[in-house]
Amino acid sequence: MIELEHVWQHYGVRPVLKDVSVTINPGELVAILGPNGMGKSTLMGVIAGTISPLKGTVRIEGNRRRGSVEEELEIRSRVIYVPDHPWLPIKRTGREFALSVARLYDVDDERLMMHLDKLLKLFDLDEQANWTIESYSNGQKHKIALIAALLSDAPILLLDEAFSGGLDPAGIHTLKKILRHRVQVQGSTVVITTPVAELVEEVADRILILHGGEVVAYDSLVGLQKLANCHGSLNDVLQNLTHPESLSRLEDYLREELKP
Ligand SMILES: Nc1ncnc2c1ncn2[C@@H]1O[C@H](COP(=O)(O)OP(=O)(O)OP(=O)(O)O)[C@@H](O)[C@H]1O
Repeated sequence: MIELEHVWQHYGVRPVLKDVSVTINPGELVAILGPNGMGKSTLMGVIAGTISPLKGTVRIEGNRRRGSVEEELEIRSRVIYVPDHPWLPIKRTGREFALSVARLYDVDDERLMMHLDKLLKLFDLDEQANWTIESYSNGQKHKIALIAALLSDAPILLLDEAFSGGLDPAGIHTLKKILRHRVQVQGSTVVITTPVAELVEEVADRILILHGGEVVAYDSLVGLQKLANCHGSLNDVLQNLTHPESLSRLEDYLREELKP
């Protein structure tokens, strides 16, 4: 279980997270959704321990994030985090990088080799696996970071902008399927962020809508539809909850500014 209690974060004097308290259950896929600049990556960084919140606490499986050395080590053995722009060792090959990450998680070598080859094929990166990462495209870099995370077998995955970074539709489809399977069959806990509702509508158990650094809503799609009194797509629900005025503003603009 991931528990955040009264988390505040400021950049300078500007509050970016305001009193965020949420619980993410084991075996749940939670999507943090919200428009650009609303604090999604900051919230993920706080959960991942790369950002120390100004106030409040984060606990993962009972251990306090950035608490004692023992607690932090315990958390790190169970959690893997892929930031939106992960650092990659560009002079190493994709295969070397993925293996070195997964070895930190004590995965058996035999399983590692077999699993890596399968993941490389699934993400259509088998041909490039032995090339240095500097020769990869943006999407291929994103793929190798995801492959390393999946290879670790860590039971808690934190994936910032999981479906962005140039990931192609086949890669998005593969990742969605693998994440759902990890949650449903293996009981993994997955937290992803995205500003694009369509990308998480069908995979998330619960969606946390962040706006202006505050949790506007946190529920299943059905629960959010009830809350927003809107039975459309998750994107419609998101618009209703965060920018109810934006649709009429767009209509006005099209009518007034783009006349035939
Ligand atoms: N290091 C920083 N210093 C100052 N301000 C920052 C810093 N990082 C983020 N911010 C600001 O904090 C706010 C939240 O940023 P964050 O990256 O968490 O948003 P986000 O919801 O992930 O956005 P996006 O969807 O565009 O990735 C933004 O207004 C951003 O300008």
